[in-house]
This record gives sequence, C-alpha cells and structure tokens, in this order.
Amino acid sequence: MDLQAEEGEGLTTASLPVLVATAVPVERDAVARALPGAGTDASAGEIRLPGGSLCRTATGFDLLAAGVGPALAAARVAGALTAAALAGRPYGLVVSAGIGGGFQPDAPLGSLVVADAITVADLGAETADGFLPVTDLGFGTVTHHPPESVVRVVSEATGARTGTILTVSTVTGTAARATALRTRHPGALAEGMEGFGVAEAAAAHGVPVLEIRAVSNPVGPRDRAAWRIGDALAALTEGFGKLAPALESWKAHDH
Ligand SMILES: O=C(O)c1cccc(C(=O)CC[C@H]2O[C@@H](n3cnc4c(=O)[nH]cnc43)[C@H](O)[C@@H]2O)c1
Repeated sequence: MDLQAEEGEGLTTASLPVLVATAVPVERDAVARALPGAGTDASAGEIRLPGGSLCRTATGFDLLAAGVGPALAAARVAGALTAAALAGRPYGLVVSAGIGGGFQPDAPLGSLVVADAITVADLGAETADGFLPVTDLGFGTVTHHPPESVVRVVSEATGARTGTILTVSTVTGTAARATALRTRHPGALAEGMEGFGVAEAAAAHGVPVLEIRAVSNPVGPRDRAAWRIGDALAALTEGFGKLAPALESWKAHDH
C-alpha cells in the first residue's frame, strides 16, 4: 500500500497507529501496563491475525507478541503490517521492544537502550579470514536506521542510551564472542534476537522502525544467576510510560 496515497485520502501521520512487537507475552504485558486503556476501552481489544493476535489499546498502540528470533518476528510483523494495510489502517511506526543483553559497562542491567542502528550480527559467511557480512556476498542489507528524530525524542524522554542494537540468532555465551562482536561493532550497546527481523518487515512496507531494549543480562559468559528479568521488565514499563507521549509529539511535529 502507498502510504502517501493513503495519507492523501484523509489519514495523517499523527493519526496513524503504532505497532509494538515484543518477542513474548510477558514483554507485551510490560508494555501494556504503561499504556492507558489497554484492554479497558471499547476501542481496545483483541484482533485475530494468522499465527497470533494483536492487543489493541485505546490510545493508538497495537501490541503483538511476535515470537522469539528474527525469522518468526519478521513473519508475524509482516502479517500484521499487511493486515493493517488491507484494512485501510496502516501503521506509522513499528517498535521492536523487549529485554536484551547489554554490553558492559556501557549498558548496565536495568538500563534502556534505543537503537540508532539495528544490525544483524551473524548473517553472512564464515571464511578462513573471518566473518563476511551478507552484504559482502552481494545480498541484502545488514543494518536498518531508525529516523534520527524519533531516536532523539525517545532517548530524551526515557533517558535511554543510544547505540547499535545487534540482532543475533544465537545468544552470546562467552567472553570471546562478546569481544568479537564489540570489535566488529564498536557502537554496539545491546543485543537481542528480533530487531532486525522486525526492521526487515517494516522496511518492506515502507514504515519507519524503532528498537528499544531493557537490559536483563550482561552480554558475555552464560550466567543465569546474573539475569535481572524482573528489573528489565519494570524498566520497559517505565520507559514506555515516557515513550508513548513522546511518540505522540514526534508524530505530530517531527515526522
Ligand atoms: O540460556 C541462556 O543463556 C540465555 C541467555 C540470555 C537470554 C536467553 C533467552 O532465551 C532469552 C531470549 C529472548 O530475550 C531476548 N534476550 C535477552 N537477553 C538476551 C541476550 O543476551 N542476547 C540475545 N537476546 C536476548 C531475546 O530478544 C529473546 O527474545 C537465554
């Protein structure tokens, strides 16, 4: 669907809804707790989609627990974007949100990171001389950039640190892998498993994307005792309480 044509037919960017894609329901619910009217208003409710359902809030946010990993996240978000476009209610922004690993000491546990670059870290080829990103093989893309204006507005409102968020299909579990990722991506602050998939789906629909992660664990040696999932979910809720009004102002003025 041509977003410009739709806007010309009465939809404005300020009125376009926002799709928030988390991996799992507990992250979606952490976001919902910050949004007034989630599930409590006539305009709110559950929208059935192939492979899942959307939680529609009364304030223009649709929440989707899209699944773990880049492929499932891309498939489910693409489905939601297509359904919305066909219904004549296209999204103005897609937000990939959830918990994630933070590179230490720059992204402490419980802090928020907003991506100025969403980069897939392990899509490519391993060679005797090292890793080659898929772009070096002549295919596709490895990074999506959220609009600078939305990154600025959200980081100012929430206090989130700004940097690259890596998407990995395998959670980092050793110091050596964490160092290798940081060497290849010096601007990386966090890693998750869905952002690049969500961004690919958004890009295919010509919709801007944002990624925000609350740090639940350090990127590095596997240590389940070090996870702070509750603290990260609380940070996600607090962050969305500030992010939601900031996005309204971004949609109205900066976009
Ligand atoms: O078993 C492990 O060692 C382990 C370590 C960290 C996370 C997991 C998960 O299964 C969670 C995957 C889920 O949460 C996001 N997430 C959270 N922390 C990280 C991370 O350090 N690296 C990548 N992804 C992380 C991720 O987006 C998934 O949705 C298991």
